[in-house]
Amino acid sequence: MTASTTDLLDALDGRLIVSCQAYPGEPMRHPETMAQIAQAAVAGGAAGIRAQGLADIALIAERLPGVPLIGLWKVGAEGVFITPTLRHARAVRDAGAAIVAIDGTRRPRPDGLTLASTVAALHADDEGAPGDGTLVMADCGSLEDALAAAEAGADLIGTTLAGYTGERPRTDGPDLDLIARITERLPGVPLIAEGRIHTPAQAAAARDAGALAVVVGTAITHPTTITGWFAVAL
Ligand SMILES: CC(=O)N[C@H](C=O)[C@@H](O)[C@H](O)[C@H](O)COP(=O)(O)O
Repeated sequence: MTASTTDLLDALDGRLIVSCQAYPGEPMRHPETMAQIAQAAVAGGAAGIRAQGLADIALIAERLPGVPLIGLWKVGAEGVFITPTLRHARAVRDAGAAIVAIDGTRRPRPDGLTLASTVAALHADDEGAPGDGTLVMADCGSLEDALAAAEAGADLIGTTLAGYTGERPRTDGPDLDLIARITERLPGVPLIAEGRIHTPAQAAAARDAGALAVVVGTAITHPTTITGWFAVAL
């Protein structure tokens, strides 16, 4: 692990990462809007940002230099849709993401590459290049995914897809059991807890279950969903 990688992981250790995403057709789907939300999140104590789409990633990287940025590129919303190919991953990196989040499941990838060869290609791109190496976050849906992703060379594991691939139940709140199982089996691999973390207490529980850092999206940055929670309560 290089010194810069250690610094980046140290900066995230025990901290909050805020995912700033708006979905196709939504009123807030604009890079300026997402950049403002990211800046507001950092002002509130976020140590890192997760962002979707090349324009959002580029603008957030420019506005928040030095803040660890996890980038992804969603293609559709089913199957392998989070940064599905090596081409998408390289574009996310080139847009300015320090950490590239890619589908980290065991499902076939649309470009026919394995997860291992995708990670290896991204790491090989950095060889001999000046500056920091790209870190790859594997967005996983199960313990089996996480074990395979670590074997494939992923730098970080995320529980992003737990409850969305059919291998785990869609828990009401974070999948704490999965977080605990992954950290028990992969003690040396940084785990990012992500998915359905809706309260500060759930964020703390995810950290206590063994996560290095915790990503919160919807509960902080998706007002349509948050409004719906209140609206249905009345
Ligand atoms: C499954 C999927 O597509 N997850 C996406 C991954 O980037 C996002 O839509 C989520 O908002 C993100 O993972 C954060 O999770 P939550 O919004 O539950 O805090």
